[in-house]
Amino acid sequence: MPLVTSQEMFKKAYAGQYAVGAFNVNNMEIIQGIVEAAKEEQAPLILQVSAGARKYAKHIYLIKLVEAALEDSNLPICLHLDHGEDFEICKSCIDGGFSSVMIDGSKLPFEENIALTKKVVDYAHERGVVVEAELGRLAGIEDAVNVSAKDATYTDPDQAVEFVERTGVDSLAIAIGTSHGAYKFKGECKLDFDRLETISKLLPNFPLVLHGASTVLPEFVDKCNQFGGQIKGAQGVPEDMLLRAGKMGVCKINIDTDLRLAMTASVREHFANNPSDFDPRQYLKPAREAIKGMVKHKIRNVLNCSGRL
Ligand SMILES: O=C(CO)COP(=O)(O)O
Ligand SMILES: O=C[C@H](O)COP(=O)(O)O
Ligand SMILES: [Zn+2]
Ligand SMILES: [Zn+2]
Repeated sequence: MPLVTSQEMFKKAYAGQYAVGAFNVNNMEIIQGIVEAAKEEQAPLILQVSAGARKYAKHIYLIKLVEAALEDSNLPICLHLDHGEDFEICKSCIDGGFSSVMIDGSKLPFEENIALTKKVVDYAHERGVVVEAELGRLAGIEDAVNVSAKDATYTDPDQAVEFVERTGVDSLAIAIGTSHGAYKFKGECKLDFDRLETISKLLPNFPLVLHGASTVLPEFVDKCNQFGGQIKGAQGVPEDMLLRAGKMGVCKINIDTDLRLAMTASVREHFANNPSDFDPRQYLKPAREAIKGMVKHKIRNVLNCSGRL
């Protein structure tokens, strides 16, 4: 099975009022856990690679691992660059075999974000690759930069329409209150669903993307802390809100933090109970299973995309 773009996935997701999961990958065990879950659930799947992941694992290793996953699973998979910050990294991923890239010009002034996005769209579309862009700015940690809540800005609905028209972008990440990382909210999670509804009405049949959408599942945070971790005050986006977003034009939901927490909770528990183990396979096997179980849960109960291949 060759790589696919997200175009058909989003069309079906939009019509079916569900979302496709975009999971961040950094190594073999993470890829295997996610892909096994999607295979068992017969779910559409986006694997995404950040600049940090490329630096950690190298482009070639990640591409080859995803090629292996395609062959082994026979699933249609979209391989996406997450938060590409300039034209060069997008070009490098387009030339290097990705089927989708994100150009994240959200920190630029509106006109500069449009110009940069348009340049990537022109290059990508000529080569059959799709593009996600971002308008508005999320709070939280992204590429080791911590965007404070006061620097975050919600997406302006009218600007979103102009941005999509002028760039020809295939999907748009919007800011409605979600944030990257494990510490998303001090108090209660509040998302601006009115804003989402307005944007979605102004852009009918257009796929929206939600970043910073991990739930920061308490079972994993508690397990980390029970077995020696110090993850205090972590909080994510409640699952019912994500399900609601999936019915309102959000076709792609990004999940990284929940993968990290599931893996770390499993490894911590393993070492606490098996202090004499030192073979990586002994602790990475249950960690891979933990990722698989968590992704299956997301597919069924949060994304609502089980059986939607
Ligand atoms: O948006 C993300 C990747 O682009 C991940 O968000 P989380 O930190 O909520 O998992
Ligand atoms: O949005 C950010 C993703 O969670 C990727 O994080 P990273 O840059 O640490 O790989
Ligand atoms: Zn961003
Ligand atoms: Zn993101």
